[in-house]
Amino acid sequence: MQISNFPVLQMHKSQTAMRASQKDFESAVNQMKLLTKDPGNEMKLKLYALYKQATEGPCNMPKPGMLDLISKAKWDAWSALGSLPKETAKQNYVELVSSLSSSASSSQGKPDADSKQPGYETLVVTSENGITKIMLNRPTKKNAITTQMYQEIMLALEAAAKDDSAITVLTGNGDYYCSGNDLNNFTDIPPGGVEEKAKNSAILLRDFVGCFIDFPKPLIAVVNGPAVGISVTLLGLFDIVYASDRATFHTPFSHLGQSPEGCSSYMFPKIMGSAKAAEMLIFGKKLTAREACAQGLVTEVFPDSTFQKEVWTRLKAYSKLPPNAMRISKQLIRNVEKEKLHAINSEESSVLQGRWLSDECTNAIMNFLSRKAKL
Ligand SMILES: CCCCCCCCCCC/C=C/C(=O)SCCNC(=O)CCNC(=O)[C@H](O)C(C)(C)COP(=O)(O)OP(=O)(O)OC[C@H]1O[C@@H](n2cnc3c(N)ncnc32)[C@H](O)[C@@H]1OP(=O)(O)O
Repeated sequence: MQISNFPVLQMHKSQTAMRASQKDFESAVNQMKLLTKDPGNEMKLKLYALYKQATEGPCNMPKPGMLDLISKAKWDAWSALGSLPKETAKQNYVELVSSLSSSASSSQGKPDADSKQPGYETLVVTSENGITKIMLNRPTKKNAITTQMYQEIMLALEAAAKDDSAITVLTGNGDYYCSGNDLNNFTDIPPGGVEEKAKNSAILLRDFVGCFIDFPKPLIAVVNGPAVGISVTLLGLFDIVYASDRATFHTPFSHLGQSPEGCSSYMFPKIMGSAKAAEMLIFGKKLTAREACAQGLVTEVFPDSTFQKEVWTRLKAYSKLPPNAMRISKQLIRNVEKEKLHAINSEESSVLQGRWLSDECTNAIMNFLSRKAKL
């Protein structure tokens, strides 16, 4: 495919995605009214936001005051959808209602049927034995993170922070842990143009990383395979990182005309020293799991053949420790730096906002999407 014939930054996802008809949307709205089981507050907020986005477009309400908690939660959920096109919001709403209805009918008469939490399309979230597991679930795309997935991860973390589990785990389904930001996120350009997209994406990124900075319980990464981009940089905000010996750690930001995020510009030099951090963050050096462990980014490496068994045995034992003690210890370790981390997160997000508008970044994304170049 010719790059000149490939107007990446003008392409609109809703032109290619399967569309939900107005009839599908209306019938999903009616289906919601018939739902007998309360889907929970997180889900209701998500549905509310998608409904408003689908019917009215981007959030147009003035921001409610801090004390108006319910209106503020609704406003936050709607605004987080940024400039998501109405058609995509409609489609997402229809799919979400359909997943709710099917999980309601499949669990009828089986109260303890499944620990899998409903309502996530890009994740599998389970909660059992004191462990909430958030599994990235786009294995055919190497678990690349779409805009929807950023939002679902935030919702899953918010729910995990409040549930009765002792620890929370992030992992990937399939052979990859995660291939980082889904580069197709660059093609979904709203009518307001690429500047508006970059601005909303910087807000999304800041809020997304903010959830990791603020997460109150022990947070563990189970890195089941290669990790790229933001899935690597975030590791500095986890409390434990267990990796399979098949995992690699790659942050090709310069190759992509971009710059580090996830507080890695501060956490990586702190963890591994500035020279080793520079090799990764400026020059895109890919580390093996053992190298990442030697640098302090990974806590422990396990042979791939026994990885899942060894890690989950260990985590089950940790999850039986007194949860309040673990939470308080984590807060003692992390709280001193929280304010600083939020400031670094804001700065990194704002620098990236500028990078996304640069020719260096545009050309790199076009190369990937047109398959003319692979990292
Ligand atoms: C205007 C601005 C809007 C921006 C919005 C951004 C919001 C926040 C951004 C936060 C900043 C984050 C930065 C990063 O994470 S940078 C890192 C980005 N990731 C990459 O550069 C990796 C790209 N992928 C690859 O290099 C290879 O796919 C990989 C080495 C991961 C695997 O190679 P392999 O040959 O084994 O497999 P395939 O390439 O065939 O992959 C299988 C299918 O998966 C698709 N894929 C994989 N990774 C991605 C990805 N990151 N984005 C989109 N798609 C991905 C790949 O295309 C294949 O799909 P098909 O089978 O359909 O061809």
